[in-house]
Amino acid sequence: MFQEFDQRVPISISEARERLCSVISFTIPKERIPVSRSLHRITAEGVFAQQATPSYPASAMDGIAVTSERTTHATKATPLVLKDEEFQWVNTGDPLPAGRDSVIMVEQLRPFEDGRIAIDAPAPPWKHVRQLGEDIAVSELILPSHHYIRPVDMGVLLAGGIDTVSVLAKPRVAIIPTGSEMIPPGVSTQPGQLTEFNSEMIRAFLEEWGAEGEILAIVPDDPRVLKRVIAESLHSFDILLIVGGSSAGKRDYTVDVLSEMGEILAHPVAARPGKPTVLSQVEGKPVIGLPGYPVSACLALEWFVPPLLHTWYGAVEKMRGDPTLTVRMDEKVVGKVVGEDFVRLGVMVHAGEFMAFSLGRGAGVTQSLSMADALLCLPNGCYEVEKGVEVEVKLLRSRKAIEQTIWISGEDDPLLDQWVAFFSERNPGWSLRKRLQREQSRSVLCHARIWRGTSSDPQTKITERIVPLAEQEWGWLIKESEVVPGCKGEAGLDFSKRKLLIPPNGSYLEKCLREREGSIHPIGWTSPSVWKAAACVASGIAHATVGTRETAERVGLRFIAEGTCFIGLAIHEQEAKSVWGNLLLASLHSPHMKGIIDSLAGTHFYDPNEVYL
Ligand SMILES: Nc1nc2c(c(=O)[nH]1)N[C@H]1C(S)=C(S)[C@@H](COP(=O)(O)OP(=O)(O)OC[C@H]3O[C@@H](n4cnc5c(N)ncnc54)[C@H](O)[C@@H]3O)O[C@H]1N2
Ligand code: MOO
Repeated sequence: MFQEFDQRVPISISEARERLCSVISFTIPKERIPVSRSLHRITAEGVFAQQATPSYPASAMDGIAVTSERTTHATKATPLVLKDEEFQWVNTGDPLPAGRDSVIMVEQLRPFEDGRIAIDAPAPPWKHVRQLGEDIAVSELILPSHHYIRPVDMGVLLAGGIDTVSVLAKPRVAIIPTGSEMIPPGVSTQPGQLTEFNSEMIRAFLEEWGAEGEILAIVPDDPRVLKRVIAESLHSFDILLIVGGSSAGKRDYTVDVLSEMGEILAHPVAARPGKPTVLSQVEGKPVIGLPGYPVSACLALEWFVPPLLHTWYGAVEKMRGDPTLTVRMDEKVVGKVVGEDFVRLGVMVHAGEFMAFSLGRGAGVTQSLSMADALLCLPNGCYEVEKGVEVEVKLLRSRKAIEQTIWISGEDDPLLDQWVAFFSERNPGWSLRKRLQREQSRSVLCHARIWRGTSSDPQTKITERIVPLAEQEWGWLIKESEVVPGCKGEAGLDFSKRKLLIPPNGSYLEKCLREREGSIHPIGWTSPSVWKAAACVASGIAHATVGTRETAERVGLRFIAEGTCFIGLAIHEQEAKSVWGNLLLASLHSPHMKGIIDSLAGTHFYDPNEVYL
């Protein structure tokens, strides 16, 4: 046996790893677990919010709630004295009382001794008010598939009304110690006996890496027993680790047993310590023979088990340590507080550079932290960072995860959320994210954008290619109780009295509305997200908005059709050929995506082969 062993040509670690990973393909079960137990697990599917946060318009400051219209004429020279019935005291988080649409901070009030209050500036509509769904709106995607769950993500899940989450099951790993001289820890040793401590060390490594190790009973130096234990373990474990017996001694049986039961992929390995490591597959499952010496066992474990777990979890990157990254700001940010101001940033790779932008500054927006790639600390004072300046930021996601993120801008839509959820399921390790903005004037640096219009008026730049996605019905989203009885279609809406929440400036649907003279009565703020706009209508803050039939159905609103529009993906011709461009287009062209599109109300798949400029 010694002769045979010696004749084998050692295989490099990287080649051995490649051989192992190329023959193994796991079937990964999902399991549903409480969010409270989900730390460091990986989502098995996209998670959609079941409740809004906040679920009512809430005061964002301590002060008084007023009706903005009443305060229009207040100035320093002519302060406005508010009567008792014209305001209510509110604390941060309180629901906004009926009829009020603005909050004035207590620091800005001038109280009289008799209890009356004066103000010397108007209160703009919705100032210091957290809108319904400001953080999370019902039905929006809050975590994509294959997302590594961190503490902030658990907060987002619970805030979105989710208390159980579907995650990828942990791989079950059998740890099989061998050697007749081994005795379990805690039992005193006699001469010739050794404490079996490798297994516990291996189990702890596995736990750190997200796998579940189970230490089996010590197998004596008997090939028949080893064979039986391996055969039994294959039924209930995904990966098998045999500890010891990997080399050429008279009582080392691992290689012989494994070559009888399956296929040896590598043995020995061109490394020291760790040379006698055995890599094999038995019934399609990876079985690794680790050398018995503890240092060799640990090193071999680190070379070969994490790549297997990587395959299992779909290349999801976890963050280790506290690294920093130099990024270039894509927009100006201004410090808002006295003290250090932590700005949550999205980071995008553009022309080989890391470009960063703010993801929202509200302290109540849990999603701004869960979605953040990095944190920029603005030092004490009203310090600002100009657009184009380089800054050092603390990373919250790995550099690789950032490099494998594709950002999409344009018009929000349920279709987009479904696609985002599906994309990371199909391409583990990659993610697709929305960059929607309240103010369209700000630059939107993105890899691609969702484009809406009619199929006959593509208004894109000549270098962009439009990949058709779907044709959709669009129209009014309105509360059932608001429809004028007996009237059908648009006649059912009495525009003269309505406060409308309009979609973002410059959006196609808004353009359609603007063409109807006098139709729009904005309520004072616009929403970057279709979900948040629809949620405001559902709650009665606005009377109507525009959107698609699917949005109306998701949020429980009446839909009054206006016409059809076309939704597609605009991508630069050159970028369509890049690695990420290919992934993006391949996911759109998949039969699964067609199924998703056709399942949405009022939405029809558009033949993606019909590409035009
Ligand atoms: N003639 C040759 N002998 C050896 C070779 C060789 O090429 N030719 N290779 C050496 C190398 S390198 C290593 S590494 C060891 C590994 O051998 P095995 O995997 O067969 O390990 P064992 O012989 O079973 O055990 C070796 C040694 O390790 C300790 N041990 C084993 N299991 C445990 C455990 N579960 N917990 C704690 N400690 C453990 C123990 O001290 C054993 O005596 O082989 C060389 N020999
Ligand atoms: O290669 Mo061994 O594993 O020297 O220690």
